[in-house]
Amino acid sequence: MAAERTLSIIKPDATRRNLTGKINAKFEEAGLRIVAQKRLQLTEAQAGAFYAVHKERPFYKDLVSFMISGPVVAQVLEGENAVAKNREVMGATNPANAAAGTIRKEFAESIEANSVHGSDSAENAATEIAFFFAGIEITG
Ligand SMILES: Nc1ncnc2c1ncn2[C@@H]1O[C@H](COP(=O)(O)OP(=O)(O)OP(=O)(O)O)[C@@H](O)[C@H]1O
Repeated sequence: MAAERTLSIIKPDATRRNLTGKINAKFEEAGLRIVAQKRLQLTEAQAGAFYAVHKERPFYKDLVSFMISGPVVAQVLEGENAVAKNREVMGATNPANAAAGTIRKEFAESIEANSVHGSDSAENAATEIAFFFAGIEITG
């Protein structure tokens, strides 16, 4: 299978605790290559737009507030089966259910402040990558 790309976000709970390097090491150890990366402060409108699919969920407002509570690191990860591999490395949404060795098991604070986001399909990955990056910013 050709290399696939996925969109990852290191969330504010993790940037606040200086965990960017440790989380990136997990990706690289799993064979995912960080082919683009930038640290930014999302606005409320940007975070709301990114999570628009969750608009009707009860946690939407809190999630948007959390995502703008500090800087995030948006990144493009590349590798074989990158979408699935990244979700495996991330672990379950709720850290209480995450497998040993996963990012969320080791670092997440709660179901909301769970340290990372990862696209859930190749199709959504393409949309989410385009949300953060221009093609010229991605270097395999
Ligand atoms: N019950 C909840 N209470 C509070 N926040 C939640 C809850 N469920 C999900 N979230 C937050 O919303 C994000 C998106 O939820 P979703 O169900 O799509 O989880 P996911 O697919 O594991 O995570 P992500 O989309 O971030 O990769 C979660 O990562 C988490 O930060």
